[in-house]
Amino acid sequence: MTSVVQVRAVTVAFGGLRALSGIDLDIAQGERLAILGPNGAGKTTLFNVIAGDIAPTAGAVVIRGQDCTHRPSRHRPRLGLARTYQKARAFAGLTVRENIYLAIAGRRGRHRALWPSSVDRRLRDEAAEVAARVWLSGQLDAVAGELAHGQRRQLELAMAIAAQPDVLLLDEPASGLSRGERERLVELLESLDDRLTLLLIEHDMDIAFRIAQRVVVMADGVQVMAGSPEQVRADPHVHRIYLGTEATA
Ligand SMILES: Nc1ncnc2c1ncn2[C@@H]1O[C@H](COP(=O)(O)OP(=O)(O)OP(=O)(O)O)[C@@H](O)[C@H]1O
Repeated sequence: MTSVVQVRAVTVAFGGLRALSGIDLDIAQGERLAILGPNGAGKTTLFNVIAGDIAPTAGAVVIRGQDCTHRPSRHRPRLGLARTYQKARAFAGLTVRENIYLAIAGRRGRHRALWPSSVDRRLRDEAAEVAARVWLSGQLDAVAGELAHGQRRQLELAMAIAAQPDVLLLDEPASGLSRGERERLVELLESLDDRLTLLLIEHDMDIAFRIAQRVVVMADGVQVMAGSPEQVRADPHVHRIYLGTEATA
């Protein structure tokens, strides 16, 4: 098995607080991995370390065989990695179309100039195609800052997809979405290329269990268990620390 992402004994301390303590994780190409855990478990911190948004206090992150532990996030697109954040980060003053253009232009860290002349037919078609995949065809000329919450999350996803990553990290993509939007999100995630490696933090267990092949459960900065969705669903320890009554619902 070739690991696309290797996390080795990663520890992150914020002052006296250990957000992560010696996390090890191997993620295979094309794997769909969900990370579950209660608030404060360290899930986003783990994403931040993998995405280069923070450097770990100890340990290493290797992406496609390259040690990226102390490489900042701007190097990640070159390695084919894209992520979304819990709070959407699209440019509020730009339209949906323009935000998608920027994501396309920044693909693999190659920041092409975005002068009007460079916005050719191909780019326009591609932006429209990406918008259609996240059901934003009707909002291409809407200003991002004026989109409804669910649509802003869809735009965030569109921008990540437009980057054509090999490894995609999604931080709670379903948060704040309506039931219908959640269904569409699952459809979208299921439609992604098999070769894409997907890491998902998700509080909606139904979505996590439907999308993931493997689930890692974290609590207090450590991995509590890992297994198939069925194994995790059936684990009494996981019920106690996280799933609570929801598991039996
Ligand atoms: N920049 C920071 N400075 C100080 N403490 C932080 C920082 N980022 C996270 N923490 C703390 O680290 C711990 C883990 O936080 P993290 O956001 O990774 O958890 P999480 O599992 O993603 O939680 P949630 O589900 O609420 O998003 C928490 O106690 C949090 O308060």
